[in-house]
Amino acid sequence: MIVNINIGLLGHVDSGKTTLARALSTIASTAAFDKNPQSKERGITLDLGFSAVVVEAPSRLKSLAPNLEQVQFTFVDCPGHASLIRTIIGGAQIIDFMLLVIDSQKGIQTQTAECIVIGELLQRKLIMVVNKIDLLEEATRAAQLQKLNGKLRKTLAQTSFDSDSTIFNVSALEKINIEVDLFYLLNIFLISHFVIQDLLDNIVSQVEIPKRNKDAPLVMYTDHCFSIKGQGTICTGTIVQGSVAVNDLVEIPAIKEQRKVKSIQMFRRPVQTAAMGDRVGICVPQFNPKTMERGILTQPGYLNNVYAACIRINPIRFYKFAIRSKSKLHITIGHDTVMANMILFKSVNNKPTEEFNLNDEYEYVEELEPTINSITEDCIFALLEFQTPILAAENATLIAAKLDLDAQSNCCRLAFWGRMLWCTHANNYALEVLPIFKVFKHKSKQGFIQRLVNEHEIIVENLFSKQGNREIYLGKQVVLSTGETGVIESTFGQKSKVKVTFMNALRPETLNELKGGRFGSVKVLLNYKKYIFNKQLSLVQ
Ligand SMILES: Nc1nc2c(ncn2[C@@H]2O[C@H](COP(=O)(O)OP(=O)(O)OP(=O)(O)O)[C@@H](O)[C@H]2O)c(=O)[nH]1
Repeated sequence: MIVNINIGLLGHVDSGKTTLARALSTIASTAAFDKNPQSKERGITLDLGFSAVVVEAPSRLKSLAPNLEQVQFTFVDCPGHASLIRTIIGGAQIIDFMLLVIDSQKGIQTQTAECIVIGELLQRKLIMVVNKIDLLEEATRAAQLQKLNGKLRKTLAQTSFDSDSTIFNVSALEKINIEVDLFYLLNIFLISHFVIQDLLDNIVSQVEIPKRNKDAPLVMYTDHCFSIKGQGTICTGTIVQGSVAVNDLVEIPAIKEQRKVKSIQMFRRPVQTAAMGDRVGICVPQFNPKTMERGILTQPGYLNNVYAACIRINPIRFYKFAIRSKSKLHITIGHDTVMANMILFKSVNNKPTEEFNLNDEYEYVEELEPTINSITEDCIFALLEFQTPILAAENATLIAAKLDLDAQSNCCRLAFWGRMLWCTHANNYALEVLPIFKVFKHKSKQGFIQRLVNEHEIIVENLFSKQGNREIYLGKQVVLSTGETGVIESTFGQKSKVKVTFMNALRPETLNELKGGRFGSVKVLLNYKKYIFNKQLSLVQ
């Protein structure tokens, strides 16, 4: 048996991810090592690159899975350029283990921090790879590396990663950390292979057999799509859930069509079946590949277009800006990114976290202060209304970001993440009847006592404006600044006066003030709920 483990290479632009992937791999896929012509031209990785190496399964893993013979590491080379963060997020969601590549001369850079956040929120294990150590002055190299490693440990300590995570110093191009003699004798390719061999051993010693949910409905994130004359359309990608076999019927939601699987390949080897975690190329009868450069293949009928979703917010502490209700953010699910309008709210009576019920009333939250260096314990939810529907499975993870921030501004653009707790989707067969969803804001109005009628009754003025419907306030509670609670019984007159009655007689001190004509010293407060959101969530925008 062979098990596939996806290793993501993430890091700031030019830190050496592609060089490292090349050095680690013996098998290249159709999309490896910056094959994209634009990539070659610009010298940066524009798309995800896939390559692999197969190693003997370590005894540690064999003891867990006795018929395990080999482990295939599929390296997912993510782009580093800031403008390609969507591709990075999409790529990160298919990885099991993360190599965070850091340029030894530059240390932690903006996209390094963003990649840490992505790895953290997807709860991946990590090795930090300090690359290009050949560029450090030989005389001071050890000291510099010690200093940088110390800094990286400090950064790790502020994250949810294990602060003992391995930090590995390499040069993907030069001999460093390899026996000197070998370097002089062997050519660059062999040397880089040796350098990497150490790192590879290290990866082998740390990986776990990923938990795969092979029985769930198929979801495959496709990253490339092309046609081969006479054969069909090939979709390459990673199965993130379930499994697929030759002759299975799969759906291409982007074109709302179904196709029978003609053949499956894994790194050019034909296979009959593939399952969660595998990187595959699936050949189906012809469709226009341009309609789905990047997308999803699923079990027919499984995924739906989601129009609105509710999540519990997990704020990202590097994000320096306030997160505001009624603002827009970019939401990424899988490889797709759309804009969404957002309303923030929280439970009225501190309910346990993660629990969300459409039938409950929630309190509006205007904004969430930046949580830099502290993780909020509050349970804040967000209702996200997508500007264009997005395909998503139930409880999908989504990432909210402010992608229109200048990529050069050195700010983390990732704002928060969460799992979908609830969503509206257009099911082809039935339309759900949704309850009216209510989010309110506490408001208060202040009025003045105009007259004391008796110890159970007062007349209040200026509580309301002259216009407007006052009837809705009948029966509502008011509180005096002296503490007594009464009820609005009627409203009357040109000046919008109201009669307030008290079940218990007013306190002697209050009566003294009022009888002495000191009306101004007692304030009347009306606390009420204003509904910010009070509607049935529609399926069609
Ligand atoms: N001296 C030295 N140069 C390196 C090393 N690793 C990579 N480079 C060089 O750094 C430059 C960028 O390397 P890439 O591997 O393309 O970097 P990348 O992180 O994949 O780049 P993006 O995907 O565009 O972010 C290239 O010129 C490499 O030859 C190294 O260990 N030592």
